Amino acid sequence: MKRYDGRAVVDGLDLHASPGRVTAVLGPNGAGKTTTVECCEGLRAPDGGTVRVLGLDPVADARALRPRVGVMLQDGGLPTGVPALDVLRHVAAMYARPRDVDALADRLGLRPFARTTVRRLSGGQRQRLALATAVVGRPDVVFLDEPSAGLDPQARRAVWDLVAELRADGVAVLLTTHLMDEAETLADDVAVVDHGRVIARGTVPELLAGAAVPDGGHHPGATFRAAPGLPVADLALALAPATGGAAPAVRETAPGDYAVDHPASPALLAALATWCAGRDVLLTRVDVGRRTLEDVFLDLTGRTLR
Ligand SMILES: Nc1ncnc2c1ncn2[C@@H]1O[C@H](COP(=O)(O)OP(=O)(O)OP(=O)(O)O)[C@@H](O)[C@H]1O
Repeated sequence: MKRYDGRAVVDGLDLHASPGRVTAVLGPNGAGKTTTVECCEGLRAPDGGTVRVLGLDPVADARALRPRVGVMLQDGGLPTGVPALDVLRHVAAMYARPRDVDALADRLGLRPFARTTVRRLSGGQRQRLALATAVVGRPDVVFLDEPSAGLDPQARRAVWDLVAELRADGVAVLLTTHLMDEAETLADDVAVVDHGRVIARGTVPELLAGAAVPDGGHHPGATFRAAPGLPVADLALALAPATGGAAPAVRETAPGDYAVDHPASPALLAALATWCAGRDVLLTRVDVGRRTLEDVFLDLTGRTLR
């Protein structure tokens, strides 16, 4: 439990992150993710409940935890007047067996701005430096608050690779992100937080499989591209045996873009391909309308802005 000005922003939130796994905390703006992570980092003291990191209290045992925990804050939290690489070297020197600073700098592309003071770094450059400082000490637990927010695609991939390596090394990684593809790619365990509590949890496949399509939810029909002007009524009849008898609605949504209002199945795709082959029609794209973590997230937390 954490209150601000008498208002509980985290209340009854139950979360566990395991070694060798990436745990992603997802949630709308203001859901309480950063507050939760900051309680785990010992930066905020909870008003109730229990927080344990490596079996220790993040506030009372801060000194013992410091060498074993890596933290990447949302605002960087770095000294602004110091050149980037000096910051990293300084942080590395505080640990007993730090990573090789030069190798880490190369890996996260810090070289081009090594002599630039933190104040003058771009947002993405600062993010990369903050990540480097979080992992340079070979911590057992790493907290990453929106690690790839504002990063270019190359840097994002470098961050993803590094997180995967941390997991392989047995590190417990807890990250928050608004990027659902990032969570799908990286997370072993996901906790969806809203109004200060966990409203859904599981592995990504569990969340994708367990989420039934609610009323008004996105229907995972199949779409495909082919030559424009196909006889869709004829196609619908040909697909009927593959959908249990009733002909599905088939629409040409734009010239050459088609939608089948029925969940994709192996039989449906085979029937579609056979029908096209019989007319010498080339399918140039098929999308099975798989539900994504973003669909699940929106269904769980609603579509209104916070
Ligand atoms: N220092 C503070 N004083 C008062 N209220 C705060 C403080 N920090 C956060 N809050 C409030 O607590 C709630 C949760 O904020 P928090 O930063 O934990 O959300 P979040 O899930 O991390 O959001 P975001 O996705 O926008 O980063 C919000 O309503 C926020 O306004």
